[in-house]
Amino acid sequence: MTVCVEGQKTISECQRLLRNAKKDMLGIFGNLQEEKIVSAEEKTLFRYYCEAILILGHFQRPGAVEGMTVPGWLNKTHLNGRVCVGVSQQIASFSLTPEESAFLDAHYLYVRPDCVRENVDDDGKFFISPKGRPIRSASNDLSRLHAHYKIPSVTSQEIQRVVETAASTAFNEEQKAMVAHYMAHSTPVANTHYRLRTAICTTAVCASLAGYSSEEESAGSSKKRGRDSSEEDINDNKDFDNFVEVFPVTLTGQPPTKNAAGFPQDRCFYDKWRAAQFGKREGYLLHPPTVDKVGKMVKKQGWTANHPRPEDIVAKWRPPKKCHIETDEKLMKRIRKQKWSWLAIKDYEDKRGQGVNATRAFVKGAVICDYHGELVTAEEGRKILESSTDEMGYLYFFTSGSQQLCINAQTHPCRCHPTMETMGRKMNHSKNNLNVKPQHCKIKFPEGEKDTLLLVAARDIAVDEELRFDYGVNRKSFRGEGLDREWLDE
Ligand SMILES: C[S@@+](CC[C@H](N)C(=O)[O-])C[C@H]1O[C@@H](n2cnc3c(N)ncnc32)[C@H](O)[C@@H]1O
Repeated sequence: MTVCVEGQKTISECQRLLRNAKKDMLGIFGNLQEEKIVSAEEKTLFRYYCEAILILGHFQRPGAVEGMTVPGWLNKTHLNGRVCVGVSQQIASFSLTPEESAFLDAHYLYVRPDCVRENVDDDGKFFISPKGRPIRSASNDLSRLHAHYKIPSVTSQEIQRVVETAASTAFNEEQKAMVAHYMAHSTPVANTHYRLRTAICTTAVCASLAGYSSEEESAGSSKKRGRDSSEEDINDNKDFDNFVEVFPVTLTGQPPTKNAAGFPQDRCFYDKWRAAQFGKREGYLLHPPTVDKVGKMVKKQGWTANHPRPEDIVAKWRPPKKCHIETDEKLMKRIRKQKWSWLAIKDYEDKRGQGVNATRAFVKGAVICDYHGELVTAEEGRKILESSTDEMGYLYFFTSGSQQLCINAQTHPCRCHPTMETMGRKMNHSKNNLNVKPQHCKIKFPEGEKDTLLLVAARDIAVDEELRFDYGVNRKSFRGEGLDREWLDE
């Protein structure tokens, strides 16, 4: 069904970007899946495209795109061949086709983890910039993607207006209400919509207005088009930070050309970009200590120019500074705030209930979070256990020197973080398939030393793995009461 109003674009016209970019995006998608090299710029474009799917394909407000979280993504539901995703803070939800869902999943698994930065708070947001911060403006990202494909910009307001017009002309009252729900125009309406998960049938109604999946315009590739005439569109702000957000500096990438970059007046960004890449390459090579090894690394990368000499790398190499966990202020800050933005709670919808997933990769030994709770003696812990009707789930017993201690994470929310869930207590158990292990240490907080139980990676951990550690108990630990807890043997 195509609805035309004179002087106004059709939905299909508004969605031209999705069709035009699709072929390129499928190429990037394939390379991501096969773990081939994908440049940082391609990854950024892929992120823009995922955002565009939501704005142009699902008529979402930019705020809903910016507000989407990793837990929201992990807890998506599958219904009638659709994937339903909620954005609770923005009170929006949308229902994706399997293909759209696969695109967003590729973003989550392969693009987002590269952006996660150790000391930058991403607030658990699904879309983050290469600097690790939540994206600032989905509208700007959309117009950047339009500029990249040399297509006149279409804003979220514009497509929403077009959809409303189309719906008012072609739909009955019930269908119109469904569309209003889908686009979440008012908080109460959106709230009901979110709770009732009506997104699925509404998507079908909206899809009847127009579908961008048609291949008619998707044959064009951006590579041939270049961007010479989009210089003014792409960015007037000659700020190097903005520049590297669009053209992230990578080990393997080529510097953007003056024209392609859309910064026409001088070459200072080009020079800065090359200097930043040189620094990155230097950092990459600084690990190994022999000229021979460095030479081989350079060769393996295929670098023929703009790389440091192996001899200089060897001269510069210093052993890495030993990090002392006990005095690590950043770690103390995280423990205090219970801010572990690389973790997300997921509902597995099986006997495990909820658990914790890694939203980025960890190397063996990396600190993942602490097991947060009240520190008590093991004796006190046992009394709490005996008086509790709960399962043993939230008490962890350990030894510190000659002392038998226990972290009691039974009380939720804890007194010090009354408005949030803490991560350690939500991790599930595994004896045979664990990837996390508890590590006791005494952290030297300014207010005094504190016995702390850190949860560290027991092996290298991949993005989206469920995190599990050995609770250190077995079925006999409960004077026979735990004999039916088969999961303790897993
Ligand atoms: C510390 S809590 C973990 C978080 C819990 N799953 C939740 O939803 O809040 C421990 C409880 O989780 C469940 N659990 C933990 N590991 C499990 C596993 N491997 N299989 C099944 N259930 C598990 C048990 O009910 C246990 O008492």
